[in-house]
Amino acid sequence: SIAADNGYPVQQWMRDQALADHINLYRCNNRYLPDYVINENVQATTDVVAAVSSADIIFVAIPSKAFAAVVDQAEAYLRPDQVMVSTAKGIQEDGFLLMSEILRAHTPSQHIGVLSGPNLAKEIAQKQLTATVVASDDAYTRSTIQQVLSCSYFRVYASNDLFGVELGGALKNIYAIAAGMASALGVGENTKSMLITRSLAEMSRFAVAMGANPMTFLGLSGVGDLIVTCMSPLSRNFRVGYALGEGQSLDHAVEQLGQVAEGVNTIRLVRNKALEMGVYMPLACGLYEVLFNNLPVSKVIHGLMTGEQSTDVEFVLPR
Ligand SMILES: NC(=O)C1=CN([C@@H]2O[C@H](COP(=O)(O)OP(=O)(O)OC[C@H]3O[C@@H](n4cnc5c(N)ncnc54)[C@H](OP(=O)(O)O)[C@@H]3O)[C@@H](O)[C@H]2O)C=CC1
Ligand SMILES: O=C(CO)COP(=O)(O)O
Repeated sequence: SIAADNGYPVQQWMRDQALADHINLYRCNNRYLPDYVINENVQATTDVVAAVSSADIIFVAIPSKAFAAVVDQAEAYLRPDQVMVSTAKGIQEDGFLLMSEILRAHTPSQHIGVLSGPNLAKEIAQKQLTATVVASDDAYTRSTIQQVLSCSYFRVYASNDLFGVELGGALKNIYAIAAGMASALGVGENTKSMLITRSLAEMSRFAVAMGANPMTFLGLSGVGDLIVTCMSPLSRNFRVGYALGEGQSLDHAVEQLGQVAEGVNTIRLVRNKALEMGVYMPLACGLYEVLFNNLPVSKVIHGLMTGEQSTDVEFVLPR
């Protein structure tokens, strides 16, 4: 809709013919964002060939679980000169791959990037002032996306650290679940602040172990997205955490949500990777125990608060 508002013709591919018809007829996505008008320049379609073959830019906005399968449907109709940008914030289990790595492996595109930042969909639809990051090692991709998406309410910053930006977007979902849980438990503001800050420390430690640049986490796609997702009930990950904090089971919380909460899968993958690499991640590992092994939250909190004394910023004073 932002590109369409900026005057570009947009094809939006989806698999549901009834929803595509509804969007084209009523200019409204009644399943996901029923209260917002979709620009006339957006044409919904279920025809993947029509959607991608004449496109100059393709945004892939599919949950990470289905990302590769959907990209594979389009692969035969893609060209090397097309810009391909992922907006998904997750990790593929097979190979621990980020979405840009799937785009690199499954498409001929020479212009791959990601779009990530504190970008709650509903607030963007409301045209709340919002900033995002386009990350790519390719200058053409960065400037093209800045030009196509920038407008009076949406500001697009550039980064050449694709890996760091993408990793930040995936990792913060873990901590949003923890923050939702903390909120349901009625914790104080000191506690919320401690949780967000120590989450950033843990994310940065993981990033360093993965060969990413932790400085990128100081930007919108790191601390920016961490803050919004850990503070807002509009975040689906936060909502899953909140439901867990109220005592609901994980299955019930996910079913009730009816949309994707990438963090549930990301916790599992990151916890296993952390164990494999020997990275100290007490929050992610504690949360894993609560979600998948029914460990009481109170036990995890006690362990976190009474564990071995540590340092604040590990880049200043190593652990
Ligand atoms: N929503 C947000 O605020 C933001 C989301 N993101 C990221 O974007 C990604 C997608 O999230 P979001 O759109 O919110 O998720 P939702 O759960 O709201 O919607 C998922 C969309 O993907 C489609 N989809 C799922 N599986 C398939 C499949 N196998 N084939 C075709 N289409 C499929 C769904 O279609 P159908 O209705 O037919 O099932 C639906 O349109 C996630 O990685 C998320 O982290 C990033 C920034 C903000
Ligand atoms: O990534 C998001 C905001 O930047 C959306 O978060 P959720 O997937 O938790 O809704």
